[in-house]
Amino acid sequence: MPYETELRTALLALQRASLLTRRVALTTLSSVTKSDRSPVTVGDFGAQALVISALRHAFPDDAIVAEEDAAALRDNEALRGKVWDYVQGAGLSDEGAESSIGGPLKSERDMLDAIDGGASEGFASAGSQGRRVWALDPIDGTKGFLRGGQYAIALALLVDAKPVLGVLACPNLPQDASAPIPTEHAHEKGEGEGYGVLVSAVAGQGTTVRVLGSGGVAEGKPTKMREVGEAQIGSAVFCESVESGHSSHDHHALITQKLGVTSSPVRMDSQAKYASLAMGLADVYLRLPVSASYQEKIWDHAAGEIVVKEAGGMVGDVQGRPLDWAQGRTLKENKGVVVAGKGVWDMVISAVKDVLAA
Ligand SMILES: Nc1ncnc2c1ncn2[C@@H]1O[C@H](COP(=O)(O)OS(=O)(=O)O)[C@@H](OP(=O)(O)O)[C@H]1O
Ligand SMILES: [Mg+2]
Ligand SMILES: [Mg+2]
Ligand SMILES: [Mg+2]
Repeated sequence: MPYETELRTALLALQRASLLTRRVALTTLSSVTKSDRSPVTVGDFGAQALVISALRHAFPDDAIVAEEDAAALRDNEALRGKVWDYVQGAGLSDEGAESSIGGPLKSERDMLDAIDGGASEGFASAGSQGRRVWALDPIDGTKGFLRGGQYAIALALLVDAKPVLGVLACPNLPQDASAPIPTEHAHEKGEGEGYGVLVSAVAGQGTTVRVLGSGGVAEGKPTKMREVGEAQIGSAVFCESVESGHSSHDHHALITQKLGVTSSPVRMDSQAKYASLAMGLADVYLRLPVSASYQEKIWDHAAGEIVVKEAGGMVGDVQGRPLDWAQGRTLKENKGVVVAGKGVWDMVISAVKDVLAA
């Protein structure tokens, strides 16, 4: 199967990183504020180090683009030591699996180098034939992580500037699709209590859900989005960001009102929203821009896009145009993101356009 080794590596790398984030989530969390005033935690740094070291071990020639860098750790010995403790403590219980992703990191220096391994420049169109770039968000929804809500570790492989493989580790999503989705204080629930999924997709191979465990790759089950037609839009489940600073709740409300949607949207942090759609827990994800200048980051959507598309869904911007992955670290040619099933796509996009035009 195409991308078999890539998929296996990505699943194991994310499973290992989630051991770290789950452990961090059990502590009293604090964060450091970045220059854009957004938070970053020891969980983000540690997860980035673990995933990048696995990717470099398996695919030394691939480029990697990731959200964080190690500058704050190089200047802060206490913070660096804390991250290093967690990184050393995170190893898969299956020895063969652990060694296939390179085994434990050897030193604090290797950890910092791994974190800074996510600084690859973009991968613009010309000459990108066959160019492979991994896009990593070590914790997507850091604000959700801090609140004990949903978060995801998100990893995608882009080839010729198109996502061809994506994995989302969602430690706080229910394994049983009929269980309610916890949106707050979910981290008190751990592995073995029915929470934690790995949702993955490879182009042309569909979307798969696995239990997020601590050893080797678990058996997967295929998953599809729910099929919702225009006549059922009123009962569709919409989801949106928790943070009104990340997407416009006001615009979303006007859109759902226009479509006659009866229930309130589910507010959930991170790409767990894409995973929820792919698992048939929700039907539409709206992310309407709050600011005219914000450019969506590729690591916030690449894994989500392929996971939803392979589950039968559509992903585009507020104009209904496909996301343009050839612009480097951001989606600067697109504004906002809309995700929906094929049966309601045209209807949703037309409502989005009407609301934005008004
Ligand atoms: N202004 C603005 N507009 C849109 N998006 C923004 C904005 N500012 C930040 N971000 C990005 O939002 C990512 C988290 O998105 P979520 O959907 O999880 O939002 S929320 O956590 O529910 O608030 C978040 O990802 P993480 O930093 O990985 O958490 C940011 O990349
Ligand atoms: Mg993110
Ligand atoms: Mg992040
Ligand atoms: Mg962030």
